[in-house]
Amino acid sequence: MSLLTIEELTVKLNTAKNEEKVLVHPLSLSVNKGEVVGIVGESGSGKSITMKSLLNLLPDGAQASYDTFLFQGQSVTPKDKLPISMIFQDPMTSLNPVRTIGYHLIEVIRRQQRIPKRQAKELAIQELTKVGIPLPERRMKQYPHELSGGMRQRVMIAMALLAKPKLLIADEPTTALDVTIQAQILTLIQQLQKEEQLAVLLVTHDFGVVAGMCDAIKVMYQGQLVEEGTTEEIFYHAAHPYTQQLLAAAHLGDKELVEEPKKHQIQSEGEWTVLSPTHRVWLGGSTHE
Ligand SMILES: Nc1ncnc2c1ncn2[C@@H]1O[C@H](COP(=O)(O)OP(=O)(O)OP(=O)(O)O)[C@@H](O)[C@H]1O
Repeated sequence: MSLLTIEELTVKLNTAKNEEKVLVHPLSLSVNKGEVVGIVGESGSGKSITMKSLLNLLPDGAQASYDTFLFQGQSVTPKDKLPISMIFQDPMTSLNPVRTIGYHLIEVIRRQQRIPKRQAKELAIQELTKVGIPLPERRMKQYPHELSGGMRQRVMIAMALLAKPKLLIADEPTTALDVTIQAQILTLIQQLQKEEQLAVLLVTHDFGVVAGMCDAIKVMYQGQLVEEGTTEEIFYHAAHPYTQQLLAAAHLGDKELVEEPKKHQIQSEGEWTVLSPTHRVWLGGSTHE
């Protein structure tokens, strides 16, 4: 059953010059309970803006509109507080530098449930243990800058889970981390996703990240969803030239050697070509280098 469905989502931005810019062209998105969906595309393709519009977190001047927005079958209004948690590329932007790790965690717990501080502290320590943070009692007293990037991201994951989400949006959760730490964080997200039967929207510019983890993949390019399918369909039968180029780049071990993808001009009006019930590609635009 679909956990979240949004149809014909469009995001527009009113610029300082009072011009209207379309950041996200009409797209539809659906995530099932316990499903992991990868949202892939280069920087600026509209991945984050699409995710933020689900949480009503758009920047000033940007506005989302849609035909249908359902969560667990119920129609969503902009005021609804949905059980969705989001983690970002840089945990420092979400952590208050003058507050301890313990303060952050206890805040989230006490927003969820009215329990004494002492009990909240115990829950926080348990959660830190669950996300693989050693010496959790000590970490509780530390400040964000005293932790490594990987440990800070683990804290963010702990905070996200304490809010008891049904859907976790992970926006480039490993991009700022060293390669070995990246793998550890992805493994942790995967393990927690299985344990909690969480749905996950995993946003990344890197096909390597989604390979082992996602059930389905959606590819975004210049504010449009250009291809979607099961992970197998996208990896073995990518039909859109942009998807093919992203895949080719991901297969090269040395990212320094990867050429800039050739630009494909894509018109905003067009038809989806249906390759299978799950695999759809938009090939309506003319292509040039
Ligand atoms: N705060 C903002 N104000 C104005 N425009 C914005 C803002 N944030 C993003 N945009 C614009 O929206 C478009 C999509 O950006 P978005 O951040 O969603 O891309 P992305 O695919 O997530 O890339 P990245 O991984 O670099 O964030 C871009 O053209 C970007 O310039």
